[in-house]
Amino acid sequence: MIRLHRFAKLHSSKSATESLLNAIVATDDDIDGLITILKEFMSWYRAKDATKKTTSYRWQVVTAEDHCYQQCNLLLIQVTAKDKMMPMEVGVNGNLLPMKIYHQQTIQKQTYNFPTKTTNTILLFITIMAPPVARNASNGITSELVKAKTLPRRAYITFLAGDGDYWKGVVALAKGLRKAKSIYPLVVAILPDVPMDHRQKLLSQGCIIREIEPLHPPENQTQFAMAYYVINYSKLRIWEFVEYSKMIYLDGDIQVFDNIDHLFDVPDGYFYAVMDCFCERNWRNSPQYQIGYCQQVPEKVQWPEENLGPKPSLYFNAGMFVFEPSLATYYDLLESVKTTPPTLFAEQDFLNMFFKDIYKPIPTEYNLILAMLWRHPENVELEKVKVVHYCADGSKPWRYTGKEVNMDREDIKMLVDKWWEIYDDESLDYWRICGHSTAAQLPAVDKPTLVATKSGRYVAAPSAA
Ligand SMILES: O=c1ccn([C@@H]2O[C@H](COP(=O)(O)OP(=O)(O)O[C@H]3O[C@H](CO)[C@H](O)[C@H](O)[C@H]3O)[C@@H](O)[C@H]2O)c(=O)[nH]1
Ligand SMILES: O[C@H]1[C@H](O)[C@@H](O)[C@H](O)[C@@H](O)[C@H]1O
Repeated sequence: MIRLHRFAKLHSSKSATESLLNAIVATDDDIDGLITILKEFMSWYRAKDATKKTTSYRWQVVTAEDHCYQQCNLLLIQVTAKDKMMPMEVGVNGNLLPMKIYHQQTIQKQTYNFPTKTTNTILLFITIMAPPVARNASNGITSELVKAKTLPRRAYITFLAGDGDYWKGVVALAKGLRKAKSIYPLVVAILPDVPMDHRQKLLSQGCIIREIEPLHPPENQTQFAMAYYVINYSKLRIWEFVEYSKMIYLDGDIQVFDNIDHLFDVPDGYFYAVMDCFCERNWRNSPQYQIGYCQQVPEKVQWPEENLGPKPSLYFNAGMFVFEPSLATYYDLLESVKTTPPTLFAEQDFLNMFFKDIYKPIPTEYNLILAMLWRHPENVELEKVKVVHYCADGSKPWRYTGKEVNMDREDIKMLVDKWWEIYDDESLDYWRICGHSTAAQLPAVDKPTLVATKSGRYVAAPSAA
């Protein structure tokens, strides 16, 4: 059983409340150690906080075994005043070294600048240093993970909703990132309706699972079905993942064929994504489609300003983007979405509107929308493509039949085969790579289903036999 280690000592005497925690990790123990520290910390903070009105706090601790977090370098402890509606959690993120090999390591203190809207929220960041034994490890994976720890807090992120088959896309994505030797973890933001066995498949591929609350449409906005709204707009919650400084979002129907870690190095302060194409029939209700205008070839049909007003801003496909989580942006997004009528391309339209002033296009090779292959072949260099988005009708590899329009093309078949090669490649299975301990701790598909108890822990359901 994985256990968090005891935090035996607390030095929380810094004058700035932002400089929060400096603790020593002692030997094997359990989560109670962490709870004690939190309690101590909260009484200290309450004393300091006497001038403010935020006198009552609560916290929730998610243990490593509850979430099957095998490896971590960062604990995020978010403690919030009771009168705030924000969820509180202790999350564990970052793929580093198995927690069980930590002992007597100092915990690094980090600071956090509170956005003005969250003055009642305290974020405690505790980074656990990699132990020397791991630094010397000859195992390639371990050393890559150690390297990751020394880098800024970055992660890929995808989104999963429902009990359908999209989990296959996420499994393939996790394996694709591994094949491309990415050094950053894949976080999966999931809605509560994702079944336990799908979650387990993701965990066994080394994904970090973060459950998010569904985002419901405001009562006066009923143009679109509830499910459509929730599936698309809930994605906005990823801006809340402020324990990461930069993230790359990838839809579950995307595959990464080449390393794109360098995209984390793009300058901060912008929203990076690939420009969309307006030539497919699902754009038929747009003026762009109706006049034959596409930003991929803006010179072909001039935008008629006299009839349609100023040329629209560049429009990106929201299946892949580079962004910086921020609570200030998160609250702005939530406020603004309340008054924005839902549209056909849902959160993609909304994000385009919201980020239009800081949008920076990146090359097509970072998100090849398949329609580009037949609409704008002159803009595609297939051998350079690093990321493929299987978003054309009938192109999801795990449902591919080849019968739909454009799907019997050789280039499409080749890309679908490449996806399957990764999905089927057992050598990329995280639980195999990590050896016995991970495999044993993660329930295999053919093992009894795990049942959540009230305490949030999981026990094996009794077998019917
Ligand atoms: O039942 C579902 C449906 C969707 N998704 C997630 O939502 C993503 C977007 O859905 P689709 O892949 O079905 O949609 P498209 O490929 O058409 O995606 C495009 O259109 C969407 C909205 O229509 C979003 O804007 C998305 O970012 C954009 O790339 C999926 O990849 C997946 O990650 C699920 O988890 N379960
Ligand atoms: O922006 C859209 C949208 O994301 C669609 O779902 C996709 O199929 C289209 O090709 C794309 O242009």
